[in-house]
Amino acid sequence: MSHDIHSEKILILDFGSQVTQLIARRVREQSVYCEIHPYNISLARIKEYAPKGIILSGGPSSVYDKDAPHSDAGVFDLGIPVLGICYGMQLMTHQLGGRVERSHKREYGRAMMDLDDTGDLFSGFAAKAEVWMSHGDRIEEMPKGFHAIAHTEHCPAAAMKDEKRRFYGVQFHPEVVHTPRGEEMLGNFLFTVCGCQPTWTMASFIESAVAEIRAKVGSGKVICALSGGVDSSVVAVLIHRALGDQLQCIFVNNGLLRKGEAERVVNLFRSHFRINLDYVDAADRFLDRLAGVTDPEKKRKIIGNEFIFLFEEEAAKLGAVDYLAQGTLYPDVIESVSTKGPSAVIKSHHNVGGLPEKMNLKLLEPVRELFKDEVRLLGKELGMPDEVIWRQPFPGPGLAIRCIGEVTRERLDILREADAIVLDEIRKAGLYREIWQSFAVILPVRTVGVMGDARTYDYTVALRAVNSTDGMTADWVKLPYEVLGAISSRIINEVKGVNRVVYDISQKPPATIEWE
Ligand SMILES: Nc1ncnc2c1ncn2[C@@H]1O[C@H](COP(=O)(O)OP(=O)(O)OP(=O)(O)O)[C@@H](O)[C@H]1O
Ligand SMILES: O=c1[nH]c(=O)c2[nH+]cn([C@@H]3O[C@H](COP(=O)(O)O)[C@@H](O)[C@H]3O)c2[nH]1
Ligand SMILES: NC(=O)CC[C@H](N)C(=O)O
Ligand SMILES: [Mg+2]
Repeated sequence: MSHDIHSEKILILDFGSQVTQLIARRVREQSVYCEIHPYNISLARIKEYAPKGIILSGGPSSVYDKDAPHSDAGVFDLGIPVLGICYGMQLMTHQLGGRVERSHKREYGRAMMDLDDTGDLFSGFAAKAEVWMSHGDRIEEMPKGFHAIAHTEHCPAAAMKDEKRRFYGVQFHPEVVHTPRGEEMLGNFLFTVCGCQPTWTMASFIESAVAEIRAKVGSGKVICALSGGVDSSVVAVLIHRALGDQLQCIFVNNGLLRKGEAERVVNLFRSHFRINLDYVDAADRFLDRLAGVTDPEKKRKIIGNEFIFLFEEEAAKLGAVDYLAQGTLYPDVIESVSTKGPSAVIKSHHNVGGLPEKMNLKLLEPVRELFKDEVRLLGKELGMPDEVIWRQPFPGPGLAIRCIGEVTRERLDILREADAIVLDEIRKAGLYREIWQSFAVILPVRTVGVMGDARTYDYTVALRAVNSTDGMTADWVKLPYEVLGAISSRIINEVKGVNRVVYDISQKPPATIEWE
């Protein structure tokens, strides 16, 4: 999807750096739109994009390696400013006739840099700047037309420029927070060198997205699978703004939702936003099919398939539908340049993304250019309440994968009550937003306890609270003992059927966030 407002954009060519996404973040934070593309994007495509500037990311390779990734050298003939970061700077050097070699003094981490030229890129800077380095190669000879604009003890060309051609290279990483004024440096590149205007805001995004959705859908009908989570909720409200009653949302109660969740979602979308919402109470269907199943993958498959059946049925009832709306985000669509090879299936994540092939619907993905926190900003701009925007992620298979062993109505009820207490206490402690996910898990283990002088033989509940930036890796949260204590005693006292609470202190990897 390309919005008019994106007429001014920066292209980032990715050479496989761990932090390429951060370059995009730092650019967008300054209200300039940018996109990440693989390093081998064709020159023709680049020309179509007509970027105001190009940034070459870092990467793990060395330019002199046999299979080192190279961009089309035509990038340097477009008359467009180029900023090379680390590997990007080395590649620029290599491709423009300079020399890069393995350095005997590698630099990793914090370094003090002396600035030799405080023009353009370093405008507003003093004579020294703290930067973050991560390289083992260095520029031995700059290409013709370049001169060094900064150096460190071990790196004579820590930054260089050819201001005539508007080519810049930095050996350090301005995109990471450990380079304190890195964002300002990137800003100098964007505004002073490339001449960008800071016009890309959420308000402008809404305006152009609405126009585009209208143009695309015309008088057609759109359905949206709504989970009540951040992504699908924001997408629904955005599309509703564009199309009003042409949008039909479908929200499924699969019997695996948290306490009060169904009422909250129905109420918010029907009463508050006045969005057409088809509420499908399919709890019995899901739970009947899950009866007797204990294998995690089987549970996931059953739930995923049931979702697809249901959506097909509901869509058939609605008659002609042209589009299926989805909350696909930018991290899902960035083509990664690393060749990962076939990877092991750890869990089959259920996503209604499996639908379109089966249903023959065109896709409408209006936030596919945004990062999660930008989607939150968008939600705010659309007037959505904080409780939706800041909701912790909740998996599609819901409580089924937190109910270890067989999923029964009785055990789900226990889990729902325990989970509500966890969230309540986490909120009271003011920790809800800063924790990625916090929840309860019910184990198929019963242990002996004593309550009121009588013997109990009840279930164990495990608490899980993790921090993560993308769900790929996670660390357990060092919850204060008082919070853990309050949760534990409330669950044991208030939830019948539980007499023991334990805290999960494992990291991902090797554990995962959910237990199944
Ligand atoms: N109970 C449900 N009813 C209808 N659609 C659902 C339901 N659960 C999940 N979905 C669909 O599956 C998609 C994937 O879920 P996912 O959890 O990844 O995203 P989300 O719920 O929108 O946001 P978040 O990541 O914040 O939970 C949802 O966007 C939604 O379209
Ligand atoms: O939409 C989803 N459908 C799923 O099937 C699913 N399984 C796990 N999750 C969420 O993904 C993140 C990583 O979870 P794991 O470490 O358990 O794999 C965590 O945020 C999990 O909550 C899911 N989300
Ligand atoms: N972070 C990077 O881009 C590293 C580039 C190159 N491999 C070096 O070590 O110098
Ligand atoms: Mg969700």
